[in-house]
Amino acid sequence: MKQPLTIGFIGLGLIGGSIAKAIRYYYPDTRIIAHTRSQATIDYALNEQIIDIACDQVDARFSECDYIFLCAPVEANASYLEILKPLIQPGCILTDVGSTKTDIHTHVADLGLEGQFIGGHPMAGSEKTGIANAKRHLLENAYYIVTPTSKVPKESVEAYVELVRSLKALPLVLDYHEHDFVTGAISHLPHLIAAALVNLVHNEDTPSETMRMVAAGGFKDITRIASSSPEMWEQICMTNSENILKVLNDYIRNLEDIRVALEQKNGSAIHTLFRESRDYRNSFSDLSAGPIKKSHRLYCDLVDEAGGIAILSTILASRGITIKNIGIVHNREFEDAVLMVEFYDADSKVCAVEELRRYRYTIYEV
Ligand SMILES: NC(=O)c1ccc[n+]([C@@H]2O[C@H](COP(=O)([O-])OP(=O)(O)OC[C@H]3O[C@@H](n4cnc5c(N)ncnc54)[C@H](O)[C@@H]3O)[C@@H](O)[C@H]2O)c1
Ligand SMILES: O=C(O)C(=O)C[C@]1(C(=O)O)C=C[C@@H](O)C=C1
Repeated sequence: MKQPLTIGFIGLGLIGGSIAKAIRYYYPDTRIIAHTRSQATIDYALNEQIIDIACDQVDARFSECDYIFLCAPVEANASYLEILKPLIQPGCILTDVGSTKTDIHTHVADLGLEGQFIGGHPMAGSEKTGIANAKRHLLENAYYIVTPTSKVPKESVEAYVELVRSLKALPLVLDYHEHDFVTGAISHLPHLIAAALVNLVHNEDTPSETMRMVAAGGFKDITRIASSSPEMWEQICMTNSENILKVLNDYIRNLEDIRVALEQKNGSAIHTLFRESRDYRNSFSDLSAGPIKKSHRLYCDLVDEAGGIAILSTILASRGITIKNIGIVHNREFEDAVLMVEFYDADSKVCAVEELRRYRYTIYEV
């Protein structure tokens, strides 16, 4: 890969910010330029040295880019293609991170930009928005769907896939129509269902709001994504409505079957529903950061329970290692209580093990 690269960002929130942070970490010499809607984002990105150049508009400075990442909501991303067309050089690759792909591929074809466009979609994220929530680890171990046009050179696709892989994501090349059907089922419909369920409970709640008060793990697990950005999700739903409608109709039919089973007190149908869903859900891999995050944990002996956590965290902090989670574990796997320490990535865990062994800690399950 040519080094150092110049990379442009339009939109620099949760996803753009996470990619920029990862690029800054793995390719410190990269020149990163960015345009975004909010001045606060630009100030943060400059202060944290995530970007080198802030652009108040998309202008000739983007001509120097080897890659331009469109990281705004999907309809906003498409609106920048026309502005970028006269600016970009022949070798520049335009890419996006949008959750829908057919819409942007259509705009790309209409503008004759197919030779320079590779769609992208990291299958990682959260209900939070903004660069302050962006993490360089976000892409780690997550599938990153890549949708090249048929006209973009093979070598450009290979270089892009390599870039994605070097940021520790798992590239997966897909046709963009297939992408939109798949994400309609595993991402877009679930977001609509979560939002509808939360609104249902809001409307059904008692005058003293007992539902809101007692809502526990089950409700919170299935509705976390109902806190996502309305602006982003409106644009996703408006650019993939056909696929969403197809799976939504199938889903409504499934709910109607459930209604009949309940009306007829058909316990065996309900049992089958839960058995089949459990078996399929349990077959999901935890390799990708998608449904279940891969964790980077170590377990070690508790030297002195009172001050043990403070001492260990000071040792790790002195090496610049950030702890994601820490806690005392009492379970049958270990004879005595041990300390569980979780890190954001594999590299941090390796450094931590090395450092703690230097201080004569006994480490388990590394
Ligand atoms: N949030 C997720 O879980 C997730 C996951 C994968 C992909 N995506 C996709 O990533 C993209 C960005 O989502 P996000 O989660 O980072 O959202 P975000 O709200 O955190 O960030 C959006 C960024 O775009 C900027 N922006 C908005 N409109 C703009 C405009 N017209 N011009 C310039 N900048 C503009 C905002 O200022 C912000 O910097 C979306 O296309 C979304 O579909 C999101
Ligand atoms: O984890 C979340 O909160 C997400 O919603 C992430 C999620 C999803 O899994 O649906 C959201 C949108 C994307 O385009 C990709 C990932």
